Amino acid sequence: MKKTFYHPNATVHHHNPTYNRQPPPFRRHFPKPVDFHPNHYRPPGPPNPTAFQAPNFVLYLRRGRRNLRRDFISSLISQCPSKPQSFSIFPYSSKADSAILNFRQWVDTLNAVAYLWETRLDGTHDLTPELKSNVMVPSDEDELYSRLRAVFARHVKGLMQEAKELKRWEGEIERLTKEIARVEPVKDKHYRVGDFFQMNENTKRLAEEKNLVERRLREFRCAMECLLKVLEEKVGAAEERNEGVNGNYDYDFDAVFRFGGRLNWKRVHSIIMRERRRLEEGLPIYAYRRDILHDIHHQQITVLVGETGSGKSTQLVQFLADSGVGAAESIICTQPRKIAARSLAQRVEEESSGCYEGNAINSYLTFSSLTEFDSKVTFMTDHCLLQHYMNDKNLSGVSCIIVDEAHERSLNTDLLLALIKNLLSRRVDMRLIIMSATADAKQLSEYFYGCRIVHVVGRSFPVDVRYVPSDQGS
Ligand SMILES: Nc1ncnc2c1ncn2[C@@H]1O[C@H](COP(=O)(O)OP(=O)(O)OP(=O)(O)O)[C@@H](O)[C@H]1O
Repeated sequence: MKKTFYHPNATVHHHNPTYNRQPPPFRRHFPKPVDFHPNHYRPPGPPNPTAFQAPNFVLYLRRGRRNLRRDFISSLISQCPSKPQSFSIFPYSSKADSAILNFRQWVDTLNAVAYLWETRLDGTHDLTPELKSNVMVPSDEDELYSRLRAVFARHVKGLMQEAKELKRWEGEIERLTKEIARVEPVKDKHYRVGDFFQMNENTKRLAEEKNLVERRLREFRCAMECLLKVLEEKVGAAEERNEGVNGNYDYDFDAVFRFGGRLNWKRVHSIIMRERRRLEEGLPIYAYRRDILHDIHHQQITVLVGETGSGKSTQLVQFLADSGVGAAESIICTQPRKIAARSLAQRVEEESSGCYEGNAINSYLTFSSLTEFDSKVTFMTDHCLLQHYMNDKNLSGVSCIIVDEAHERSLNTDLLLALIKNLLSRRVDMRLIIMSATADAKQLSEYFYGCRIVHVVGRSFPVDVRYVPSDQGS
């Protein structure tokens, strides 16, 4: 039997089929288009203030490490000396932007960028302003560049006077001076031999520690001065090109940073922050940076001796890459073990994040993975470099080789050193640095034509000698 289904609410008229039909679908009625004739002229209406106007300048606030709250970002924008035409905030989105600010006027945009960089530098937030515009002319770019140069120069000058890390270490020097005065043996006073010896030892240790802190502070101030020179455009073009005015080579050996072309503000900021971290952490090698760079610049081979943990493997590659000494092409740092090569590359990349452009730090653990030296710093095993040497006896693309952990005297390291010694007579521009953790570097220096040995004096910690009483009766 045929079944008919009706809507439960529908009134069913079994006998009249026309009543059971569904209502016709709703049809939208569009007004008939007005005939347009090209000769018809319509005067423009009054301006509509609510109509959308495309912004001329869009300022992106790139997210930093912190996730900032919406109210924080909006209060930051409200304190900005020039208000944006409109803005959107995305505090927790997965996008790289935390906010987008739209401006119509160039002056407002300029003030906003300067304000956001100023607040970024003083640590209020960690958003990086990035400007995009289709209407910017070269003179605008120059104006923005010189404005930001002034902002950064002011910040660097402030750091040289009152960076919190600087204050902390100055306090430490004061403490050490007092401590030295306290433990120093007093003249014309009689001491027992053992006590006198102990007091002398303590005084020596404290004096070394004080010297290290003073050197570190000098290094920081020098780095800031070097940045200031660049920011105030006191670094001459001749110096940048390594040419002297009268044909003499006039190279600023104290320049710990070298920048080519226009400054990238994000990079300058990262460099300042890394420098502050270096001062804070106080690795011993930091105190010797300029001495090491000076030596590497003046001689082809250098032996660097520093205690374990003094920062040789992680810092030296960065010093070279920053200063441009021996960094015309790639800097290779060899390690005896794969795991060390990988973890050092990760660590250096982490420390120098944002300080270099492009592919800066890389590691090659096997020869098959090595294609070309396209990064500024490459960590690899000595075995990998040996195999590469077999392929290319000139090691083209490499300007500096650092052989780390030379004191281990592994077969690969020794073989590599012998081959590089041969290569250095052909590649006079190349630099070799041999790093060792033990003081027995004389042998290495003698093998390499009596090259200079640079000693990095490490931190010393007080050592107490305590004797355990022997068991009674034994
Ligand atoms: N992967 C890492 N993670 C965390 N900290 C690290 C890492 N690698 C190095 N460090 C830190 O950096 C400091 C310097 O290490 P670095 O390897 O540069 O010293 P080093 O003088 O080369 O020592 P070694 O002679 O043992 O190689 C260490 O004391 C440690 O605090």
